[in-house]
Amino acid sequence: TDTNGRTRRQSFIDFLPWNSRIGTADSPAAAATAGGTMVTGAQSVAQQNVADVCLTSIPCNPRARYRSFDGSCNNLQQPGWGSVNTALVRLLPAAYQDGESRPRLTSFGRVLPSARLIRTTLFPERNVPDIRFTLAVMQWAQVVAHDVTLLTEKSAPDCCASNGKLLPIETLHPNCFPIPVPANDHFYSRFGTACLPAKRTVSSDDFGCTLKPQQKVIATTHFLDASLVYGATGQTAGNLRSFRAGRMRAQITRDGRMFMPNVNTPTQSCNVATNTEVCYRSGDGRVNQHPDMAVSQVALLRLHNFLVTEFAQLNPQWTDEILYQEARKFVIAIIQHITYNEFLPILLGENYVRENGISTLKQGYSNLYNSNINPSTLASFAGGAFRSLHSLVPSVFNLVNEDRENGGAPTRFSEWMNKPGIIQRPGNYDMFLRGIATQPQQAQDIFFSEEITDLLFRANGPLGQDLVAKDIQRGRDMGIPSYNHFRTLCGLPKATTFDDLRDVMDEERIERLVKIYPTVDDIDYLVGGMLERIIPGTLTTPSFRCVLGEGFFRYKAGDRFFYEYDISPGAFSPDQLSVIRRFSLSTLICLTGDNIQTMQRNAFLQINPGNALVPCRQILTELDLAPWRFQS
Ligand code: HEM
Ligand SMILES: [Ca+2]
Repeated sequence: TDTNGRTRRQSFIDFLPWNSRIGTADSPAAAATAGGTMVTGAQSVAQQNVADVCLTSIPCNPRARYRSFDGSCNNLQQPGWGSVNTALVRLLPAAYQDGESRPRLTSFGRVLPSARLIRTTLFPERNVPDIRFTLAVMQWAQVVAHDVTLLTEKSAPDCCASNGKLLPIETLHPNCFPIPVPANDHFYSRFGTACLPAKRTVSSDDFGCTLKPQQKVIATTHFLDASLVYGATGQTAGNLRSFRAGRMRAQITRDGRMFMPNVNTPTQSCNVATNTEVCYRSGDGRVNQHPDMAVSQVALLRLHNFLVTEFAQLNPQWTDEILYQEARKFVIAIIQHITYNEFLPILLGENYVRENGISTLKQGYSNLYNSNINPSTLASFAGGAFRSLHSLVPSVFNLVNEDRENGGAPTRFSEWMNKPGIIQRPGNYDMFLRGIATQPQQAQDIFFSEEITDLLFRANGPLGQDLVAKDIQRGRDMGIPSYNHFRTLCGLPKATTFDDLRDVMDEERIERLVKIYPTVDDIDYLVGGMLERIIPGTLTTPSFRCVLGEGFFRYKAGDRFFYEYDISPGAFSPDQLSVIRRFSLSTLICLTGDNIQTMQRNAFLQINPGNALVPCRQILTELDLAPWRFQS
């Protein structure tokens, strides 16, 4: 029995009923005011829903200066928390029809409406550029998403019949969870397609845990710790570094530009014809998904290799290992700093991040760390709220030259999925990078690009997948409770009729919901959250913000190595911390461009008189690495 009076189990750390306080909290903001800095007010291990994934006991070295690769031993009391191959945690009880694993049904016990029907009815294709923000917001959000969550689909034979029809339910493999397409679908009907393939995802059962209901297990570290750059296991990390002078392995083009190394068999991992074509290897398999994703990973790789060169000059005595780990620590800090300092105020609102303890400090160390906070990614975050940002995804990526004009034909999204070689063509890396900081992102709204709603991963054919339909289906696969439960969680009154949704939704959207769902209790979380009005000054809605805020609170308060803390043996010195605090996304872009001359100070905001282009030379003078010089 531990100090909290709970009995410790050997095979897994804990499994406790739902946090009753979360279910009854008025609102995260109210809970925060009542309970100090905390978003939900979760105070102790006993109040949290701790995911059981048969965590084995792991020996930890409390004096370790650097994070482990797999996230273990971050929390010294609960060494498995936040580590790779552990489960997401739930804020609310899972919604499975059998209480274990089978996707929920409607209130009348019927199959839920088709995720594709919902997508085409409620979330049409439309091009609405954002008036304030650049594509950098979208792209940074995806970097964060790939750092903190990675579900894996289970293996199964084809989940749709070869003629595009649904397979009879009796013959369907248990790992299949296909999406039915209505006969009058505006796009797929042309191809006679009645079925979109989708599968169930890996869960606690697959790890030999007899946990009911099942929990989804992710294949990366939950922490915001640059796992997408370095990998989430010691083995992956080892394969990605050169073990010389602290450097990450890289390929250098004939004219001296640096990119990630290639995978061994590009034809297997990318949509390319030969194994001599470009297909990158990095800490996260999604690196090749589209050109701007690959560009983002190149930028982080170049930052690492830049740092080790500088550190080696300051400290000639440093070994490969020290150089590598110090650069890695810096890269992680930069990802955390840009996320909490620049990105989250845009996503959640300036006041919200300040009032809920997730804003950054201007000076000094933060004391937010709380070893009772489970840092794990929330199921409703990965399977709901954070996916709402798929609305920001554009149809094309602009190639932008130094004059901020198009320097080539815009690249159409669906033509360049899983084909990253285009970023290595002369001049293109810089033009994609400038494009990220110049091109407007799509507005956060109920509209999506058809490049991802009909054409996703179409490879070379005319027919692709529907990302939004998949997201809705995924929520059901993950046992995410319906929208009404999240209203209560987030401080809105539970809706008893569709009319009760008027507090956060426009009439015309409610009318469409009524046509689709049998009762107000059946609405999927992602769907209801998307249809709510955006909170002014944010990119989100009430039922999403509370989950996003909780998630980002936990990634900070539950991460012993968070860059603003002085509690880990390898904490930054005050001088180092102030260098990191001056680092912005524009610093990253200026530093890692091949030849980018100018950048606006705030790369997330479109260029305008108040956010004008300034010479990169000027931005980079603020990056002074002298505090990394050590006396031996
Ligand atoms: C830029 C184009 C993007 C594409 C093509 C894309 C595509 C995808 C795909 C195919 C999935 C897996 C869906 C499933 O089967 O469950 C996914 C998941 C996800 N996406 Fe995106 N995405 C994009 C951008 C973004 C952005 C900007 C965000 C911002 C937050 C984001 C957040 C997520 C999250 C949180 C997941 C769940 C990941 C997991 O837990 O496995 N994505 N995305
Ligand atoms: Ca991570």
